[in-house]
Amino acid sequence: MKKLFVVFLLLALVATLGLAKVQIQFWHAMGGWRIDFLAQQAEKFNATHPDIEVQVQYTGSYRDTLNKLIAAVQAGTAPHVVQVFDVGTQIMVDGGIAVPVGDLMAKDPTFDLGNFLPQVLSYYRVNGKLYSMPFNSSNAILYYNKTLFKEAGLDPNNPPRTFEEFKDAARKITKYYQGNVVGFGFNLHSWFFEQLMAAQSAPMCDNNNGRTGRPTKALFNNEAGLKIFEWLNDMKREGTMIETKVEDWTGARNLFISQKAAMLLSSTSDVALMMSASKENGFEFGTAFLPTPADAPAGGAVIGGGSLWIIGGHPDIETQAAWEFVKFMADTEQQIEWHQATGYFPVRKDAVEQLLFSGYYAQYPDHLTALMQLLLSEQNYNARGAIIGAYPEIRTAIEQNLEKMFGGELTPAEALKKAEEAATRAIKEYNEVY
Ligand SMILES: O=P(O)(O)OC[C@H](O)CO
Repeated sequence: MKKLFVVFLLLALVATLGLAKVQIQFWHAMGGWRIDFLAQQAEKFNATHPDIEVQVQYTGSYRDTLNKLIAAVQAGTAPHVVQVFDVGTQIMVDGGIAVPVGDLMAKDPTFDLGNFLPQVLSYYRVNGKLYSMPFNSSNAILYYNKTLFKEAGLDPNNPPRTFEEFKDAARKITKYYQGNVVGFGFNLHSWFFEQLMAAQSAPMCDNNNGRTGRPTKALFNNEAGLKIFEWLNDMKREGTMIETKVEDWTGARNLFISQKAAMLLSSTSDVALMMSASKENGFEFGTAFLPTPADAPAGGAVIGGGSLWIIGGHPDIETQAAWEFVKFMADTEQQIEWHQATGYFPVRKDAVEQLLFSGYYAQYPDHLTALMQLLLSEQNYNARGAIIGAYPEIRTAIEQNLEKMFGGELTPAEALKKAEEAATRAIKEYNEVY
């Protein structure tokens, strides 16, 4: 507390005397038009915090940003705040390079964690500690083209809920448009496999998804995993689905926006973009929860997106300024603006409450889909999501084997088995280091 007071005094002194501002580097992975949006948010922070100057840098994809961070830490040039994706959480904790935000919160009487959504906190808590500030939270939802549905004789207000209904809808669309439009555009990214596993309440690894002990092996070669691989493979073979190249988010969005595919699984963070793109392209779209096999047990939506990490090794005055910045980004006003501009749902209860009572969701119901999917989730380790240090490598293993399955080299059962074996190897290799 005493130390905090001294830092505050120093910040005030710097401001009063007009001394050099405390400069903070913020790295993020939000491409496209979101680069400008985050730059504006930082400007807003700078204007209201005259003693601090946040310098924002877009550092590429989530994977690129994490790799650049690791290189910068090794070179002694690490930024103060960095956005790290969901599955980078354990590696960040193990790397020991961050100042846990839980420690900073404990010293800051102005901060109330009780305002945050418990599901979001639960994802980011590792061994009972909160290491990073929730910021951009998402889950995967179904986007479907209501206009194409209607023309093809499908009910635009009754999107498919099960894998079986989904396959049927994909068939009808593809047939109706004689292949000029396919039913489903699949973004070949492991995240969708992970989300579809949680939706069936199935795990990704042992030790309760790594939540009660460090994982020792992958556990997704099971009935739920096979149903996903078979579902995708069936649509591929029937010609009712086209997939993108690995992790080609833009390509996947474009399949939907250009009306080449009538359905897409994507992040809720695309809702705002889809709203404007559908208008420009003259179609109406809807959103829905992720489909699941008809006989699957009830599951839940895992928190996706990213969070803000404060990197250690900087002078206290800079760490304190970084804390002020991450607090600002997670504050009610910013969270509402961020939600409306993107589709990431707010990480705070008071932001949700304000939006609800202002009538926002009555006007923009697609902004509510992911939030409802989250709030209606089962509360268990599988829905909470796996925490695995080797997650980026596991994603690669899943994506590469899906690719081989689509190419006809492997059956769904073979692809899934190989993916799980590679994932277990990655977990074991990681455990040898940490
Ligand atoms: O596209 P985002 O930001 O919702 O993130 C999706 C995944 O969670 C990335 O790991």
